[in-house]
Amino acid sequence: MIQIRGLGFQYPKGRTILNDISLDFTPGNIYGVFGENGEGKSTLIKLMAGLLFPKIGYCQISSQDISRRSIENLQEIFLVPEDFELPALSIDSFEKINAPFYPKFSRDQFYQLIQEFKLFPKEKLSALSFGQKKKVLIAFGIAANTNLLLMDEPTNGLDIPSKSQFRRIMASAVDQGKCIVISTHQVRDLHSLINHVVILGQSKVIFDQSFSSVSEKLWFGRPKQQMMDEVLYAEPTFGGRAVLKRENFEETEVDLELLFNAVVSNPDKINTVIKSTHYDAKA
Ligand SMILES: Nc1ncnc2c1ncn2[C@@H]1O[C@H](COP(=O)(O)OP(=O)(O)OP(=O)(O)O)[C@@H](O)[C@H]1O
Repeated sequence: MIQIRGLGFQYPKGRTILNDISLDFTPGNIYGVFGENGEGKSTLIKLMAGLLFPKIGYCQISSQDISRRSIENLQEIFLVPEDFELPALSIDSFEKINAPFYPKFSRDQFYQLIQEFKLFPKEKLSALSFGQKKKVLIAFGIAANTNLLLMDEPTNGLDIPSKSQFRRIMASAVDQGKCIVISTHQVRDLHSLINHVVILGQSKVIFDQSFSSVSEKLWFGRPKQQMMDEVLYAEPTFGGRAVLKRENFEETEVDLELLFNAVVSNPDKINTVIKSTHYDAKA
C-alpha cells in the first residue's frame, strides 16, 4: 500500500539524510522503524506523511504520489508527530474541529480511549502535560481510522505504566485495513507490539524483515557451551545474551534491543543469515 522506491533526501545545504531508500508497507501490520539518533527516522516519517518531498525517487500511497497531497490521500494518513503545538481548546472542541477531516473517524472510539488514558473531554489541552497531550493525539490518531497511521517517537513523554498501556491499545487498534508505522530509538518500548522491523543506518535501510523471518532464522538468549559456534553477536554486559543462527534450536522470543545492536554492529552478517535458506544457513 505504501511503496517507497529509490528515495533520496537532504535538507537545504545539508548532507544526504536518506539515500536510495526502497520499502513496502502493507496493511494489517505494525512496523517499527529504528535507528540511532539523527539517522533520519523522523525525516522518513515526514516524507511518508507528505510533509517533506523527496529529492529523488518517490513515496506512493495506493499508487499515488504522497507529495501531491491530494485530499483523497491526506484523509487516509494521520501523523502523531514527535513535537507539536496544540491549540488552547478543550479535548472535545479539538475533536469536533478536526474529526471532519477524517471520514472514518469514530467518536465512540476516541472518547473511550480518552477515558482509558484517564483524561476528561472538557479538559483544556493547554493545561495538560506533554505526555497527556501526546495521549490525546494517540487517541485521535487511532480513532481517525486512517489506512496509514504514522507515529514518531510516540512513547516519548509517557510514564512507565502508560508505555505498556500504549502497547496494549496499539495492539488492539491494528486491523487488516490499517498500516501502522512507528519510529523510535527506544527499541524496548515496542516490545511485543510490532511484526516488522526496519532499521536505518548511514542513510540507508540496513534491515527490513518481518518478525516471523527473524524468529525463524535467529535465536536469542544465553547460549550453552555447545551452541557457541552459532553465535552471531554477543553482549557481555547483558549477562552473555547473544544472537545465534537458530538452525535446529527451539524458537525464542525476539529480543528487539539485541537484534538492533546486532544489526547495527554487522548488518551484512545478520542479513545473510536471515536471507539464507535453512540449508545455506548451515553452510
Ligand atoms: N529542518 C531541518 N533542517 C536541517 N537539518 C535537519 C532538519 N531536521 C533534521 N535535520 C537533520 O537531519 C538528520 C536526521 O534527522 P531526523 O530528525 O530525521 O533523525 P532521527 O533519526 O529522527 O533522530 P532522533 O532519533 O534523534 O529523533 C539529523 O542530522 C538532523 O540534524
